Amino acid sequence: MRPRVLLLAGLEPTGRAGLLADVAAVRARGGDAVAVPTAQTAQGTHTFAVVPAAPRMLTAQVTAAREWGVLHAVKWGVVPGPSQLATARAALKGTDAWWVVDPVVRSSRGQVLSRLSPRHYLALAGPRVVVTPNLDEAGWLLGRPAPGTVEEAQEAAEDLCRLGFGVVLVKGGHLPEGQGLADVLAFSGRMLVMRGRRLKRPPERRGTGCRLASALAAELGRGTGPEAAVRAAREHVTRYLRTGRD
Ligand SMILES: Cc1ncc(COP(=O)(O)O)c(N)n1
Repeated sequence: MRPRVLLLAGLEPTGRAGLLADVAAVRARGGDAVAVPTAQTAQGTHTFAVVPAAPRMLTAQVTAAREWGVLHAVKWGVVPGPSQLATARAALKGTDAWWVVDPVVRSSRGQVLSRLSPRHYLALAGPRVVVTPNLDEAGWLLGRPAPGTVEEAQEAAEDLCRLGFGVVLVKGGHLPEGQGLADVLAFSGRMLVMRGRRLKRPPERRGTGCRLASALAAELGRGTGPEAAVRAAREHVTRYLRTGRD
């Protein structure tokens, strides 16, 4: 079965991150991608700009996507502001697709991509909603300092489940040296620590969070359970970091 995945994300023209990276990951996982830009961005070495999508166009594109067939999963990447969030959400009313929410508000270089606040993300929580924060984002969502240990990452994952997310993946790629690298997955009362090795990467290999969430959406959309879906998505990102290809 080919999962049909709606990608709501910012367009970054090189495809290193954002919507084009999402499309590449979904296709590589054997899914059909429907790409709806929530914003246009420019992210050069000296140039940075974000222009939010017109809500009217967002509604039309999501509605048109639904007219062509069932959506099995929706991946939320950069959402520049509350009006894009509310519009996309309204246009998705009545779907029972998995949602994978990557609460990305800044680029890895620190540039601001979104004006959403934690409460906007917490309002998206639901039993078929996965949230995939990195450590900083997990702290930000919960209004406390970023977890600095695997135990704190587990506490954060538990707290995000308590706030209503069906599946929580706290990405520990930035745990301090000595803590090793570990992602924490919590769902249905279970807690898994998935360890890994830190990989050196060339600076242009960005968009790992985008790819992880999109590959995860494709797997969940296909009907894979959360644990196997997360493992497949992590393998996808590892391969991308090693080879630069999806
Ligand atoms: C449109 C868009 N979406 C996501 C990211 C995050 O990716 P990264 O963490 O690699 O900067 C980005 N920079 N731009």
